Amino acid sequence: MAAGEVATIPGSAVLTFLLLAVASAAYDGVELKPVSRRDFPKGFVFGTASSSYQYEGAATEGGKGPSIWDNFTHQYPDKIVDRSNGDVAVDSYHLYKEDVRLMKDMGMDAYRFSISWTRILPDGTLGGGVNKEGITYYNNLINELLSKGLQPFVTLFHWDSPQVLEDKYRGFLNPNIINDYKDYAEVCFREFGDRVKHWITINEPWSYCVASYAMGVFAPGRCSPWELGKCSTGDSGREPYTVGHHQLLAHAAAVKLYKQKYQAVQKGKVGITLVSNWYVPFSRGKSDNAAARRAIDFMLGWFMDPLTRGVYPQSMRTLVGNRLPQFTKEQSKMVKGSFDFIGINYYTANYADNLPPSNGLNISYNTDAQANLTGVRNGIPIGPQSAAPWLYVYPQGLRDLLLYVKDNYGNPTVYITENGVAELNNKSLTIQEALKDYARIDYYHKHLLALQSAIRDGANVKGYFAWSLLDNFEWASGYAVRFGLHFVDYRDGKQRRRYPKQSAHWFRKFLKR
Ligand SMILES: N=C(Cc1ccccc1)N[C@@H]1O[C@H](CO[C@@H]2OC[C@@H](O)[C@H](O)[C@H]2O)[C@@H](O)[C@H](O)[C@H]1O
Repeated sequence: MAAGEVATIPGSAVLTFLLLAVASAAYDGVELKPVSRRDFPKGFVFGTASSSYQYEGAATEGGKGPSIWDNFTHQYPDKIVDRSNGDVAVDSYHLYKEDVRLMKDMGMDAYRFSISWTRILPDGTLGGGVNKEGITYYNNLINELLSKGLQPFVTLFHWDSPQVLEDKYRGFLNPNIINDYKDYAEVCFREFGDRVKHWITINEPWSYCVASYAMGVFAPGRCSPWELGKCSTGDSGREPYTVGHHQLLAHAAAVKLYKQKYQAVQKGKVGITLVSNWYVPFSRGKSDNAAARRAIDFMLGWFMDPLTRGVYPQSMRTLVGNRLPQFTKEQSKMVKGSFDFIGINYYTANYADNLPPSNGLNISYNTDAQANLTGVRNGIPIGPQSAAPWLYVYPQGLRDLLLYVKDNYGNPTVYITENGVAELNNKSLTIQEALKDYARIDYYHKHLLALQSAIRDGANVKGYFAWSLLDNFEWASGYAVRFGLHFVDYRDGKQRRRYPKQSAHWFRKFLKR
């Protein structure tokens, strides 16, 4: 079998069908209502999602410049649980045609991937020159997708900021990034916009602000000294809000440019992807209900309120005070309504209970909401805990979150741009054993039923993307957790060979027209 060729599971389709039928129904003994693509509206888009730093590899190939994740993983290897990095990742820079074949084999309609800013502009700025090899790579990927009947959904920024801009002016901490990001977005609109009809400006500003500037566990790894990341520099009480403000302004500048200069001709749509947990009050008490509301304000409302009302949530303005930047009238107008759709990434839910105001000493985003967030109540988890310790399986939270968005934000067009669950990278398993990911089948079956229920109750959802097509580089977790519908063999000499897990076969059945 040639390197990179996909190994298929021997045995008859009937056997596979029977295995899946038994597996999905019997996983936790709960008989699930069958579900398939036919239970969703006509034209509903199903896809898988990925990102440049987590998939491409070729970190110093093809003219690419260094991103803050290239720098972070090499400068602080101890911040990655297995001291790994994305130098090779799952080598999609070379194996993208295999990847497209895998999506096609499942019957997917679309593929969400991100463009590496520094593969297009190696030093982050237009003045530094456009990298033709980067343009060529993404043209090849887009053309391969279209030739196989798959729609490209393209994320412009999935956390891999240019290291040169970090060194020059501290990246998203500086308003200079707004113009540089707009210039980068324009190169992408111009070069790819004739074929790309769904643009996502930024992936999860919440994660970038909180994991990178409040907890300091993601690149560039800034935080107050007492925070998880034990950072040498940063301010967890101010920098997350400054970065979030600049991300909203950069997003709005790119949307304004697209709508003014490209949308009429290219006829595409532009949006942003936000991540949010669902929050269940710890008790029925009024204070815990309020805590749950504050928790969703500080995760989803932080960005959804400016995007729909032009102002930050009242709870944030009250509790963060002058540490929260303010929009000028002009900026507020530019941000409000700056989207054709909203991407929602949903993974899990937490309980929220009220906390008294903090001691006023260690000021941090992490305590500003005065809400204690936990996956366990009186020793009972909100749902089964996955290999990713923060991820408890709570499918109802997807329905509740979508109806919350519908009722509180004017029922915008939504795509679920990520949803998925991890298992540990257990090296003692054979590959055949590692492919039996029945917990993932159960997760997807239950979340798709929850999604169907929310749509039936009026949520305006147009598509759904599973995280992720392949096992990949999972940021601070490195390769220690696996989210893929396909297993990737990371062992030396195995050339990142892909193998469909049982969940890939389940999706093939689910997607049959
Ligand atoms: N990872 C998040 C949100 C998040 C941020 C900080 C801490 C926990 C969770 N969002 C999406 O989840 C996906 C799964 O997240 C992983 O979950 C397990 C963590 O240990 C790991 O670090 C994270 O990448 C990422 O691969 C996507 O790139 C990202 O868009």
